[in-house]
Amino acid sequence: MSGKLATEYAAWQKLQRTYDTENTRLILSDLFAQDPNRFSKFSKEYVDATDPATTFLLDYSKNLITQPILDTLLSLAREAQVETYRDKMFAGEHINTSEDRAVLHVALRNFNDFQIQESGVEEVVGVLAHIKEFSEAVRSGSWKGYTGKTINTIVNIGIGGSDLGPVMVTEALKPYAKRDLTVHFVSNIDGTHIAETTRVCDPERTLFIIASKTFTTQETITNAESARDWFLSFAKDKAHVAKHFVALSTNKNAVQAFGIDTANMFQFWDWVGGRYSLWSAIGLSIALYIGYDNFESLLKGAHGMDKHFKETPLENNLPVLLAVIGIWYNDFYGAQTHALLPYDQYLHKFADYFQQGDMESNGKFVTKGGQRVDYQTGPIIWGAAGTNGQHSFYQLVHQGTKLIPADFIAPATSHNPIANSKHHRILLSNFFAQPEALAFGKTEEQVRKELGSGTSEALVKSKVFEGNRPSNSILFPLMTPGMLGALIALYEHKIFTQGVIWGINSFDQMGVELGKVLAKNILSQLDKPSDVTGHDSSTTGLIQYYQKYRKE
Ligand SMILES: O=P(O)(O)OC[C@H]1O[C@H](O)[C@H](O)[C@@H](O)[C@@H]1O
Repeated sequence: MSGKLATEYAAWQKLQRTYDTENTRLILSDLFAQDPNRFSKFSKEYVDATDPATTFLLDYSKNLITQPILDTLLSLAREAQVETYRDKMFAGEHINTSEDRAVLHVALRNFNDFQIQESGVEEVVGVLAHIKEFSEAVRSGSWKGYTGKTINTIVNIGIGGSDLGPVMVTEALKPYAKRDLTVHFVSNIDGTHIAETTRVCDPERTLFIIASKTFTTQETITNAESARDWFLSFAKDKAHVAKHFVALSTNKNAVQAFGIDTANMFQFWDWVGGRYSLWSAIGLSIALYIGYDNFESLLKGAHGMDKHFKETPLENNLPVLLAVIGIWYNDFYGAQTHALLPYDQYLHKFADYFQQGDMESNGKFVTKGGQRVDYQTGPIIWGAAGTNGQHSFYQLVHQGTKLIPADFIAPATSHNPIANSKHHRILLSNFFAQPEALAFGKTEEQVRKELGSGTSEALVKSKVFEGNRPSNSILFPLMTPGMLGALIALYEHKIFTQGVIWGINSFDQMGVELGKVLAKNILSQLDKPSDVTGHDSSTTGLIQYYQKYRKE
């Protein structure tokens, strides 16, 4: 990120020439036929240096790359100074320039390893100790509700980064959960969300966690107020709020104003971005659900990946490899999207989580220097857990007109090896088969042979799979807290690397502001038709139609 547009880099221009002259010759079946060692050349095993149980295989051989293309992609990363910016991030420099902030989620899982200079970093250990103490008190039953009963239900109220991370991780690590504790997540301002949640809660045994970095987010504060009203309709006395409401925030004053005892506030700092905050106090619901030790293992797994990212040369650096391969499709092949396809039911929220992680980070058209980019930046992230996706959108992935690079992710062993692991073997046979089908397809000749003579041409054509559709595969022994930490950090650093190459600020989110401002103005106009002014005819017409039919 040298102040240049990515298209100005020599490596970018070389990649463009390579794409223009070679893309028709980049055929996966040929590339595999030409090189029997392709898999061993283009796959790598990750092993955490301090915990060898955190390990996975990344197979990137089914990509439309050759060694010279990969070398040029890595030259692009070097020319964009990925290593320099990575080191600036780890050193606590204010690389979030528009907000003049450091970007230090790595400091939340550092365990005194890297030396990081930034105010607040020295407080991380104390907050972790607070999380440990509190989560153990709730889990052991020593923390009691206002009638002396133990807590059996946690309701996390938060949105965006104060919701998606805890949701995804508590789902992913369910096998490690205290099963007599139920966790709910309320995010949507739609009253249905909080109403349907409190309906199944016992006020005497429910703990509300109000999770908001700013503590000003309209949805979260409104939901928190309604939760407090619901609670007080049973408990009556405001003094009981202290036993049932805790806050996770950077904003002490607003927490106090809400009426939460600051002794029950878990702090974090402005250098923790919302979408990178599950490692901070925002992870309290995770610690409550899976226990502090498992939460710490999650952090340690991420730290191992941080070390790998910081210390490994780019050609062996897994987040960097994923990043540059992604750029090859996004910027040269014109791929609009990237699919995350975990073959693990526990990871069913993984794509949702990285929708925010990636799209809020890299969905930007202006560089850090204020120039309009003349290339594509962040892809649309989407996906679903296998094999469900196969029965819905895979048709388009296999035979549609769009190129959809995808990451397939799976554990070798299931936490639920029911029917002698029959389910898991079937699941994994699909995990292996889909990338194979995407890459190698089925030729017209094969179809013809199968169907025999006399088959209509149209039917033959409809059964052809062109193949040559790229994917990565990530396979690991078992989903553990450490493994999940490493996997999330792998994608975080991929996003970072791409952002540096595109020259954008991956750590602000100005694009969410305009809608908020307009909604605030519209909210003040909703009561009376005569108040509806200053809009285009479409918006005015929609508001007036609402006013005709609304019922209070
Ligand atoms: O944690 P909060 O301050 O309530 O913010 C919640 C969310 O708000 C906005 O939508 C931001 O774009 C997100 O990045 C953030 O995670």
